[in-house]
Amino acid sequence: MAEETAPVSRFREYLQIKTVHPEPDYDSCTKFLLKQAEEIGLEHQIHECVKGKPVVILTSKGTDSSEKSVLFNSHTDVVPVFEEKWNYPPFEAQRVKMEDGEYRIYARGSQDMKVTGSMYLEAIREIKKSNIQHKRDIHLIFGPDEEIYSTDGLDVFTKTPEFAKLNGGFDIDEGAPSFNDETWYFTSERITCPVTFTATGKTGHGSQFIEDTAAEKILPIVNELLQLRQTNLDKIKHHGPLMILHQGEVTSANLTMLSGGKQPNVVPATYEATFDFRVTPNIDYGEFIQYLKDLAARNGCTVVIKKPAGSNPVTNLSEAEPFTTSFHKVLKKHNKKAHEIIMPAATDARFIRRAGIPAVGINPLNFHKLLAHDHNEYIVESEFLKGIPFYQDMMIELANA
Ligand code: MET
Ligand SMILES: [Zn+2]
Ligand SMILES: [Zn+2]
Repeated sequence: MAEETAPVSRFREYLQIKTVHPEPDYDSCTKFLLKQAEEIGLEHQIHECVKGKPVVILTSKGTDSSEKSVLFNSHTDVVPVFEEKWNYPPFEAQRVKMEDGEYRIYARGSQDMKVTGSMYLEAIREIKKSNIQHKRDIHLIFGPDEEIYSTDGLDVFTKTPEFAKLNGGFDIDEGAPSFNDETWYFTSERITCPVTFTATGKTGHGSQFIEDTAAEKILPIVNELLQLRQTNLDKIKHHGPLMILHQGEVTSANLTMLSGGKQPNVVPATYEATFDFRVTPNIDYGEFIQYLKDLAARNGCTVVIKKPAGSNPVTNLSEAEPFTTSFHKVLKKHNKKAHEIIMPAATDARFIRRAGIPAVGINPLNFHKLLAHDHNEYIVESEFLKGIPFYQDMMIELANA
């Protein structure tokens, strides 16, 4: 059994903190981060735009703090587990030796996205230990509630004077591990769009042919949107196993909640259908919302767009110099086969882009099955360890750009 190194122990400690919804333990998480800051020699600030929802910022001061800073953003919360489906307890972060000699760390949040926060912390630790100077300030941002729309997290924090004071010029943000030797980076993402349709109709005895029922109004909507889902899926299907890289090019639709009746012999007075849409930046968001409103009206239903988004800015890397050159230099140094694609899910980078700062999502882990939000989420230890010098170079190059 190979010795567990200190970076792995600290990563496991972070994973063992139960920052899991619906009641994430942010207090223990903040304590952990402040302990790291103290050991490493970083300045810290905590901003609670909403009580109990801390945004923790750890800073390595540059030699010229008047220059635009660089941000390394990650979220501290994780999604719930179906514990009985796990082979290893999800919050023990066990280190398991595999047959091929590799070690895996099994835990909720190991991929999404405590591995990234840990690589940031280990990278900056190395930088400080070696006393490497850098020009711009480096801010590590640890935000809450990303998995529940960031309403009390980065959404509100990025609109505060405290965020503006960070004077960010470029942001490195959440990405996804790749399943092969390629590395994906994201300059745009689909916009998350939860929508609830409500149908109201006549109720009565379950034995009767009642007219104008809620079910008859909701079903045409559900059917049309499931057809839209199929149409969009058909557009990218020809990519076969590489389809996952092209998902962001089309809008996805999933019926995630459907509720109605109270008992079998009573015709329901209402039906509610909730869809999780992820609207591609390739179409006009406003037009899509109008389509949904028209669809509801046409079928005599009401519709609520739960998180109206307004805008979905795309980062144009050709306008983000000198950072872009530095970013690509690091990819090259680490022999990354880099591909730019549209992030199919949502990340906190959207709020940073809306604040006018170029943001790129990336994850240097290769050869991983994507297990975010899945059972038995794990990362391969050697890939985590390789990621530390990657971020070390990213921090230094961007901070000296
Ligand atoms: C729905 S807000 C974003 C939460 C998560 N990152 C997702 O894409 O589902
Ligand atoms: Zn995430
Ligand atoms: Zn997630």
